[in-house]
Amino acid sequence: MYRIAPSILSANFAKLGEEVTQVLASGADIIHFDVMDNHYVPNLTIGPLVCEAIRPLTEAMIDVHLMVEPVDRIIPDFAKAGANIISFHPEASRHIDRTIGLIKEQGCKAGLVFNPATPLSYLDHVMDKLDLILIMSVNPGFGGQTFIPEALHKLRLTRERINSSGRDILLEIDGGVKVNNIAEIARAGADTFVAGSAIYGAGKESDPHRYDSVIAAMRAELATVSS
Ligand SMILES: O=C(CO)[C@@H](O)[C@H](O)COP(=O)(O)O
Repeated sequence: MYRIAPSILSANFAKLGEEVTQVLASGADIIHFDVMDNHYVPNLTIGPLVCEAIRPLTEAMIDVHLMVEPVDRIIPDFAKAGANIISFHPEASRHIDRTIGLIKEQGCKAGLVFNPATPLSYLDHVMDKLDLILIMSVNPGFGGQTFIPEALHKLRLTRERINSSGRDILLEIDGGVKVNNIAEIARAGADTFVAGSAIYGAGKESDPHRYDSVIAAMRAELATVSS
C-alpha cells in the first residue's frame, strides 16, 4: 500500500487549515509536518502549537519530522499536540535508543531519518523498535530542492533490511518527489512519499480542487508499479 504525504512546508501558511483539509479531500493519506529550528537546519518553521491547531481538522496521521537539536525535550509537546508519528535525525540525539523510547512512551510511532550522507549503520541496533525509516533525498532545510539520485540505492538497501527484519516498518522518502519520478522511487522500495512543492505548487490558488490532479497523477504512476 502506498501513502502520499504532502509536506505542509510548501503550503500557504496564511490559510493552513484549508491547505490541510484540501490535500486530504484530494486523496492524500498523511500530513507531513516539518519542524525546523534554525540550528540543526538553517531554517525556522512551525512547532507544537501549530500541530495542535490542525489536529482537530482531521483523523489522518500527522507525521512530525523533527529537524531540531537537541531533540528530546520537544517530543512530549508534539505528542500532546496530537502527533501520530515522530521522526528525528540520529545526529541530533545523544542517545538514539533513549529518544526512540521517549517517543514510544508518549504513545507515538517512532521514526529515524537519514540525511543523504548519513550511513544506514545507525539502524544496526534499533531496527526492532522503529515504525518508520525516512530517507532524505535532499539535504534538509528547504522545500523545492532537486532529488539526489543516490537516494534510490539507499532505498534499495533499506528495503532489504526492512524485509529481512520481518517487521512492518514504513519506508518514507522526502525531497524532490514529483509525478515524473515517484514510480522509480517506489520501485526502489519506498511506500510513503512526502511531496511538498509538487503538490502545494499545483494549480491555481482560487481552485478548491487544485490538488486533485497532481495526487491522482502520482497514484496513477504508483499503480504502474504495483500492477
Ligand atoms: O523536510 C523537508 C526539507 O527539509 C521536506 O519535507 C521538503 O519540504 C520537501 O519538499 P519538496 O522537495 O517536496 O518540495
